[in-house]
Amino acid sequence: MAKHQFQTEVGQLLHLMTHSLYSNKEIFIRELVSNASDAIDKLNYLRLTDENLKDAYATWKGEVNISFDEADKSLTISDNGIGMNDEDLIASIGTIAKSGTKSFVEALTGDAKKDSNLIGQFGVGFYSVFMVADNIDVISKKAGSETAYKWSSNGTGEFDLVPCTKESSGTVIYIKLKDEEASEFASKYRIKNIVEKYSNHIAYPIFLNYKEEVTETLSEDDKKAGKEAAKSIEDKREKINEATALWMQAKAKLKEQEYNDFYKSISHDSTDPMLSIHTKVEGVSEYTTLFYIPKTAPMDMYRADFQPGVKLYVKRVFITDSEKELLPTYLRFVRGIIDSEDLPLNVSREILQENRVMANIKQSSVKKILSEIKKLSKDEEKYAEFIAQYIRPLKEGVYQDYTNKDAILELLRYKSTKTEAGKMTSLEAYKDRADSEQKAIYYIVGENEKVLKSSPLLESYKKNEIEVLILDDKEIDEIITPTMGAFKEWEFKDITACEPPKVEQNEEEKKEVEEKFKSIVEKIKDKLGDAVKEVKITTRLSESPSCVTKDAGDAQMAQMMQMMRAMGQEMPASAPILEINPDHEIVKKLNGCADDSTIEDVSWILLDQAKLSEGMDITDTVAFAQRLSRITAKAL
Ligand SMILES: Nc1ncnc2c1ncn2[C@@H]1O[C@H](COP(=O)(O)OP(=O)(O)OP(=O)(O)O)[C@@H](O)[C@H]1O
Repeated sequence: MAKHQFQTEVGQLLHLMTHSLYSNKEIFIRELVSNASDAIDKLNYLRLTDENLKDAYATWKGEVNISFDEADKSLTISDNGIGMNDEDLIASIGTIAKSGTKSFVEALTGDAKKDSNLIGQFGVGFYSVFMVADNIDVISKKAGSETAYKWSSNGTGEFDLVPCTKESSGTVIYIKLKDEEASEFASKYRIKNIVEKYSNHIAYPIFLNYKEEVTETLSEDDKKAGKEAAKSIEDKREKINEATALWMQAKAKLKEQEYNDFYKSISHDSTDPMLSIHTKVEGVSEYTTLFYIPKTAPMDMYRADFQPGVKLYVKRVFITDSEKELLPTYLRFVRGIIDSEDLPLNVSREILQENRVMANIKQSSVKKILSEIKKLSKDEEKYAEFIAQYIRPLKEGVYQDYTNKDAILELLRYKSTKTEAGKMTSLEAYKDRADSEQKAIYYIVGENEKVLKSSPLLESYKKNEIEVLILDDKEIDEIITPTMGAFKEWEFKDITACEPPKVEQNEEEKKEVEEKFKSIVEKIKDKLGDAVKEVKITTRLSESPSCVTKDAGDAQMAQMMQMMRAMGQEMPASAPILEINPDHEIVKKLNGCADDSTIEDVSWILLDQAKLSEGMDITDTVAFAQRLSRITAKAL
């Protein structure tokens, strides 16, 4: 016996599988059938492309077999797919944990029901069988190799791996059920019911094999003669799934339930999808796509090693499910399939990326998906659910996908100074509400909606009844907004970096005020030194004494710095422009103040309080408090 130790995370995972995740045990059948189907997909592809396998598998047809034995308390799931050799067994279900295993363990919430939904999403499906099993034997032979191997484990610290014999290639998974699970899962009706629920549209037939007691049918004469009907045990074999590629069926024939069930079978998600998009294209290029948008964003959506959700087929032959470029990355939450009639079967990753047919499918698919999302946006309630899950990736699309930028901008939704709490506006609706004179879309970016809404920078906009978008997802908005350009010719303007609206002051008046405050402006700049880039008199404030802004160059710099921070680099904040309100009591009095230490304290307070009210950090909170105390003492 060759004993192997499970890698730590796998051990941890198995412990969880056997002790915590028991609310939705039936999914182990879905996971094993899905693995079997993947293995058949792989062999189907190889026999069509690999010269060494072509002849041997010329008449081969993929199938999955399930059998159960009540007396033995066991269930067996087998496939005639690609199979695994000893190295594959160790790598896939053994000592080496895949990247998904660790993230799965980290993502667990402790809520068994939610957690069991995560199983498939992290590529740890196989281990779910330990929720119901005392012991598992995986007997597998890889296509093209001579030796078969038997992997056995009871789901504790180790597994055995030994060579064995097996006639044909493929995998047999023998599951010795726990006593308390045997009556549930070693059952014809239960298995049929689970397969129908999760695996009905797996493209290969799934047969259920079982033994049944049959009673002989007696003729009338035999009955009269008092003959007793003989009983015998017969072997039965029944196909228990549809075994069709659902996406090839006519749209008109398919029901919502069938679309939903298929989604569940390919996504490992047990909730119905938010949207299904089925498209058949004929003509110069021929292909079928079936896309889904999940109700809840996939767990790995923000991980660099996210699993792509779209599988590529060529004429019903599975090609790949690990190609991240089938759709642009901002649409990585989309699940589904692309089936092309025109691509060659042996299409490699490199060819795929440069292939004109694929580029055309990708382009049209993106347009289709975006237009279906637009249709969804007509239903405000449903669209709010979509936005709650996917606004961030959509925003990424604005800078990733220049061709579709306008279509994506139409789909975005923002909080604003004119929307009710909890509601958002489209850019179109913003434009419709605006004054006919207004030709720009104003926005402010920060981390906190409440702080942004009370920013002094909004004062002049409120006064002029100009709506300002409140962008409170700073991490992404600060990067995206400078690339947005314009929406239907209305330029986007950051209110911290643009001129305030409608200045009701002529040049002469402006000069006069500037002259009057010239010396105090210089003194403040002198006191604040490098903490500010510039100090100036402003017309944008009515209630607050001061605010901080940046110029257009700084705004671009801020975007770059935010990107660097997002990549984990420490970045210093750049010095802001301090704008002071000449109509405010503090500024007026400061202008006539002769006491140097008071000027210094007030200068810092003007800067720090402006920063605080705009949601920024101040570097020296102790000094701020001390200055405040000194000024308060003087005022009393
Ligand atoms: N019946 C099988 N035939 C061949 N290989 C298999 C079979 N079952 C499992 N494997 C191998 O074991 C690996 C691990 O399976 P597991 O179900 O844990 O995750 P996965 O299938 O990779 O991910 P997911 O469950 O998200 O599809 C598979 O990727 C595959 O390489």
